[in-house]
Amino acid sequence: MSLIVIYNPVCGHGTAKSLFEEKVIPLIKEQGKQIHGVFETAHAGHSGEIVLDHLRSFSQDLTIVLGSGDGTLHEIINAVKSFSSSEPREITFALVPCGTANALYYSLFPPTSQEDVNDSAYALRSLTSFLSSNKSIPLTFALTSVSSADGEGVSTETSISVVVASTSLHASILHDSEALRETIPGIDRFKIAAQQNITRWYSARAKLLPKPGFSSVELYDPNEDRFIQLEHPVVLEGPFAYFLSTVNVDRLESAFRITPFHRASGTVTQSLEVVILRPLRHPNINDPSDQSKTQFAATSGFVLGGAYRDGAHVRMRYNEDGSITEDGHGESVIEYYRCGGWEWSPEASDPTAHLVCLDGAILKIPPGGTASCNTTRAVDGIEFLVFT
Ligand SMILES: Nc1ncnc2c1ncn2[C@@H]1O[C@H](COP(=O)(O)OP(=O)(O)OP(=O)(O)O)[C@@H](O)[C@H]1O
Repeated sequence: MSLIVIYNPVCGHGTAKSLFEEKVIPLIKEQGKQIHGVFETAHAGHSGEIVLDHLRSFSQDLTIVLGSGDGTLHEIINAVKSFSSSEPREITFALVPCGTANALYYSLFPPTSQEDVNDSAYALRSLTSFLSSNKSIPLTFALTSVSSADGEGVSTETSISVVVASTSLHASILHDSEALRETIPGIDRFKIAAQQNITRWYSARAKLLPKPGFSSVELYDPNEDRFIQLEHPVVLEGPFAYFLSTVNVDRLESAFRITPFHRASGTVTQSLEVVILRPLRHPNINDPSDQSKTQFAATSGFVLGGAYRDGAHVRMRYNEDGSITEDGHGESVIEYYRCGGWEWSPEASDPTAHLVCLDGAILKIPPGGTASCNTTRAVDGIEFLVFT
């Protein structure tokens, strides 16, 4: 096994360099581990180049102590997809959260309070696991392709997500928030981009596919507080306000538990958790007028705000007058599915429905095309794990 250290000096609030020089590297050395290289990323895409170089030069399994957010991890996994491994091997990450959102780290080590997050020992839990118990779990990936069927044949672009694959509001937020990164480096840029897009609806059709080895898709029933099996194919007509799927995580920020059942499903099952909000399920909204969109924006804001209350949005149901309750027996506001994949076909007339967000990276579906997302474990013969 070889061991390398990579940190991104510009991610989050730019604290990775001092944390690594003062704490992380001394701690690894104290434990007598031999480090085969310490790398500070110098530009976007650099982390992937470092890992590819290492894979080409050494044939053993690899441990990477990674100081970054989810975006750098995404970059490494996507670089490895262009590497053809001659034999199966493993890459295991010890994560040190230095990014803005750190969705994977906060999901693996759910903080009990903000003090927890600010405690320097909290950031070293994955590293400590590597140095002491060596306990790890495999990562599942969402493999998403956007393709167009044009006269010349089908052209396809593919990306691998470690955390999230989304369309609709979340994809619009990530698309717009990138322009705000320099002026607002913290998570507030996501809130501002959310306000810019909250009244938008997205015209598309979505199809949900079963998990590998299963014949049905599961839907959470808040009245019974359990998932039920849907035997027929699940095809959902738009418009959509929100369409987001996760792998490996129950949250996108430390307190934003958008897919709160992820942990309950365990780490062994290879599945996507999908959260959907469709405005025309609202009892008093029947058309896509501007007035309806403004009215529903208040519902979207309230419902998604429930994710900050320990995932309360999944329990929300409509009363007959359109008000929302967390008890009762009305229609669920959110549709929460557990499945193996999805297909998203946007209407040609709606350009924003063509955006797909994959761990923050944005792909655009070509006109007339679709996005298809499926789960996978290995990437070109390489399995990925994380110390927990
Ligand atoms: N030296 C560098 N200069 C500019 N960009 C860099 C440099 N090193 C890495 N990057 C880029 O920084 C981007 C953001 O990094 P990362 O995702 O790790 O942090 P974040 O966006 O702050 O956190 P999160 O993804 O958790 O929200 C990565 O996509 C990476 O390509």
